[in-house]
Amino acid sequence: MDAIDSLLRRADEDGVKVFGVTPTVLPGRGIGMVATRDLDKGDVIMNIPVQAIRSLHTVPEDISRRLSRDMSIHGLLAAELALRRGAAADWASIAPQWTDFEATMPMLWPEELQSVLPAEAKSLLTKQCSRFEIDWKMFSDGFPDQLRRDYLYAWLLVNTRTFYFETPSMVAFPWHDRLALLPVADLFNHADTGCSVSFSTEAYDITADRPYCAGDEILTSYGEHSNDFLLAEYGFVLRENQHDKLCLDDVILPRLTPGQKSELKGHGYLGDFMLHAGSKRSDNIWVALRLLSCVNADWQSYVDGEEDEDGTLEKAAEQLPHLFEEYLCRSEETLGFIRALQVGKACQRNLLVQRWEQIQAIIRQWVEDQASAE
Ligand SMILES: C[S@@+](CC[C@H](N)C(=O)[O-])C[C@H]1O[C@@H](n2cnc3c(N)ncnc32)[C@H](O)[C@@H]1O
Repeated sequence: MDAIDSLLRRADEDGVKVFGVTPTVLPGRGIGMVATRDLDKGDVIMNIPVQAIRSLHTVPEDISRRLSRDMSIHGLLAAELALRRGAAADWASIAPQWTDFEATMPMLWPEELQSVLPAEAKSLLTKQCSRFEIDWKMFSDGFPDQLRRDYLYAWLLVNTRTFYFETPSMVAFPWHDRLALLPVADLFNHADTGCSVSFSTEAYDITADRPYCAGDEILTSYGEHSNDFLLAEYGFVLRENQHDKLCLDDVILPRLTPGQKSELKGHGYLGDFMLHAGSKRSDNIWVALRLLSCVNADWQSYVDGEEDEDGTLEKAAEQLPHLFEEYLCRSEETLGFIRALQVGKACQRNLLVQRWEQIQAIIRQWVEDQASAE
């Protein structure tokens, strides 16, 4: 494909080195990186020098000068992309288009579909939308003639394609906003484990995590993300995901009294009631379940994850089967509701159905594991 060839040529001129892999169109996942020869574990497959990275430090002065000093790095990178699409024409021609984002990114779905996202994805979407509105306000103040849709498209490109990057001046930004665009490296798709990505002050290196055969797709890991996170932030879910989690907010929050909610909130434990194989006793979910099942709240022992005299940890665990049962019922109702809906696109509804079916499978697995542990 011409655009890929010229993207690679241009990246090469910027010093990007690619060894034994090449971008390839893959059905259902856009472009991905595929091995062109057998690779050994430890082989460096890509090296991206700092001068090729698009970051806070490379946003042109004539753009940043018209924007608020408080603008996020995400917002600044999106501003450059929106205003300078022509400057990266090869990249723009192979990047996902608006219709791709419409199909996959919940941020662009009809409200009715957004309202039936699982709790974690919904809460991430709310945060994402408010971050976007702040950036859009600053962008439109600086560039009043620009269209919201063009900026949103650029913002979603940044959302789905950036890498964590840190320089001394970027430390002033929240960690989730320390972002940079890495040419060609942004064509790797994600798996729950993948090639390692390391960066130093000079370069990023991507290194094979195991042997690969010519023709294999080479994946990196964007992080230890649940499928709700991947859905909200990247517009897909993995079939197999060792980092997947069950968010029980929908069934725990309604059980809490206003007083218990403010108690939890005051201590930073309200919401994000996540259950997963690595859950710790001091995680929000266990603190909330202990509060629900005990008479006197001894916060420190909860927070430390310790068992107390009343055996509240045990009592807290006894609530799980009821929560699972209720969540299964609710998910069944939600699935029925989504299947009957006519709004939005079939691919959007299918993605929702896929995610809810995964949630049901996780619950059933927990129930099975608990039964076999007894
Ligand atoms: C950094 S880009 C990767 C390159 C992208 N496939 C492309 O065509 O430009 C991230 C996007 O790729 C897609 N993606 C990444 N990993 C995927 C996977 N395992 N399954 C399906 N889509 C994936 C999602 O659309 C995601 O938002």
